[in-house]
Amino acid sequence: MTVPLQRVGCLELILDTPRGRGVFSTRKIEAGTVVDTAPVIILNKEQFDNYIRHSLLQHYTYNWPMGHGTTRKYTIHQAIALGLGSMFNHSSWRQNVGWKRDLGKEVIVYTALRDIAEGEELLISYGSHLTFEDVEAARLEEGEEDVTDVLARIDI
Ligand SMILES: C[S@@+](CC[C@H](N)C(=O)[O-])C[C@H]1O[C@@H](n2cnc3c(N)ncnc32)[C@H](O)[C@@H]1O
Repeated sequence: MTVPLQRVGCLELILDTPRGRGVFSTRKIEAGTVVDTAPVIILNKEQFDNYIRHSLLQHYTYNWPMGHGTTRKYTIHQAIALGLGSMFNHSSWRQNVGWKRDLGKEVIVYTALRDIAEGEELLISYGSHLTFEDVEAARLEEGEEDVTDVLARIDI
């Protein structure tokens, strides 16, 4: 099996952002563009529970469902995304990149959810169970407008 490694050539890593290192674009990326394809290392439960969860690497794991033969049952394992897959930061409200697991090919494919401007950070959603203090939450406390509030007002 061959796995095409689609990615754009206009990404750079900035080291000193409020979220730590982050991935930024040096030019406009159109909505729907595959920005990166990251191979993963799938960990078994023993490896994760005994080693990885006690290390820095626990902050770099994705849930990875593993099927049981031909049944519809599966167990959630953890997987580490290689390359840029481990460098995308989280945003609860401003994510501009979606990600999808390809379980058969053991890769995660990252796609622009909307047009991304030159100089903009590429942000994904980690979901709602964060293991760190979200910089966006801190900014909201400082009075920045919550865009979910704006959306609620528009609905009314
Ligand atoms: C998968 S890594 C992303 C790359 C990371 N910034 C780095 O320098 O290695 C996840 C870590 O990035 C940081 N991070 C990502 N999104 C963040 C956010 N919205 N607010 C604060 N820290 C964030 C947290 O330290 C988190 O554990």
